[in-house]
Amino acid sequence: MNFSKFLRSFTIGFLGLSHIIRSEQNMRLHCCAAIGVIIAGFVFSLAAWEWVVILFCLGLVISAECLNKAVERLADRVTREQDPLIKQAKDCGSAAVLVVAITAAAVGGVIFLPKIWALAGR
Ligand SMILES: Nc1ncnc2c1ncn2[C@@H]1O[C@H](COP(=O)(O)OP(=O)(O)OP(=O)(O)O)[C@@H](O)[C@H]1O
Repeated sequence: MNFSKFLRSFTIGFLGLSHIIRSEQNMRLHCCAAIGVIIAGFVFSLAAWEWVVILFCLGLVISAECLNKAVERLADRVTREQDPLIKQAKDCGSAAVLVVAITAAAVGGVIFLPKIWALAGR
């Protein structure tokens, strides 16, 4: 295994992530939400399987946002002119983020709401 190549891929990935965090308000919102959810996970002492599901969802949302940004950047390189196919490509990228974000919110509701109700009912 070529370790320096592996390390280079990691570095490139982190550079991409840092670029998106700096340039995308939505990504900063997702990151803040992720930090909030992780803190809530510790507060409510989530079970191992709950952590797995929550972390998987957080990863999916952030990953979808990264891919959406990649589509936007490539589309902008193709043309800045109004183009129906570019619109569809960008809208489909946004749809991917929307679907995983709604799914993650639903999963968060299923896991956290009963715990919040239990706490409120004490
Ligand atoms: N070249 C284009 N041709 C047609 N429609 C476009 C074009 N560029 C953007 N759009 C439409 O405008 C919407 C917003 O585009 P924009 O490039 O601002 O993306 P965004 O999701 O707001 O991302 P960001 O502002 O972070 O670059 C797109 O979802 C798409 O519907």
